Amino acid sequence: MATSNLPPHRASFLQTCIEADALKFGTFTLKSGRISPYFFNAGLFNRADLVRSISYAFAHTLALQTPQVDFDILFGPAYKGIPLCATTIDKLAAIDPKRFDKVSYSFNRKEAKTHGEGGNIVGAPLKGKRVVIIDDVITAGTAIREAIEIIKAEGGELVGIVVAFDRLEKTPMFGPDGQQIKGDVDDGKPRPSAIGEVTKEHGVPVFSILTLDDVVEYFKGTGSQEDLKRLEEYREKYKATN
Ligand SMILES: O=P(O)(O)OC[C@H]1O[C@H](OP(=O)(O)OP(=O)(O)O)[C@H](O)[C@@H]1O
Ligand SMILES: O=C(O)c1cc(=O)[nH]c(=O)[nH]1
Repeated sequence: MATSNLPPHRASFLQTCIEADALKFGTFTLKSGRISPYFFNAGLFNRADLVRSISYAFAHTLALQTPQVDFDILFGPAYKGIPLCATTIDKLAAIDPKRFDKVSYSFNRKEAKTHGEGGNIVGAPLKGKRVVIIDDVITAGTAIREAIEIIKAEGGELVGIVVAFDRLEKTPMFGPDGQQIKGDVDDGKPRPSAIGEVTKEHGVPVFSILTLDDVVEYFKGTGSQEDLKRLEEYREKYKATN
């Protein structure tokens, strides 16, 4: 099986994605408006053993790939980033308590709360803190950009980003008014990847546990040829130049 080419923590995460049925074939409208023949649903990591597996994969990715990045807070954008930040800090502390025991989590509310403590941040205040964003998927990069804006507005310093799944897609098109053009539209012009642009613009490392290429390799051995064909056509349409 094609997971054997991956390092152990990534191979076992891919196995868990299959077991959780988190990778689906069909027809899905994405946040960007792109119509995709597949979907990664991190909401299905909802059982104790599956939570353990995804948080372990994140923690390993962070602990192994960011020895040079020190951070105070894992920020998980609502909604799917919320359980990810809360569960991953616990796994990080188990891997290296000296380095990670005092790491906090924080996430945003999609709608600001006007009673009680109020505001739209839950968890550790971001002001003056070094922050890593943790999210499930990056497609066109909109969610990550929104998270970066929140962190900046709260006075935090972005030092890194980690996602479970990089769809390896190009950035969206923008109209003359500077607004993102949403929908299943593309001018066919080459554009860089969402991850590449964020790295370049913000000068921070972006890590992913799995990419679309890993999944294609896996499904080449096991999936339906029709699903694979649609997936490869979509990959060709939205693939990034880097
Ligand atoms: O790179 P992008 O084009 O922004 O797409 C990826 C984002 O889209 C989804 O968030 P969404 O806000 O749709 O959903 P959620 O509330 O389920 O987290 C997903 O969880 C990613 O955060
Ligand atoms: O782009 C998205 O909206 C998106 C893609 C995907 O595979 N999974 C997800 O939760 N959102």
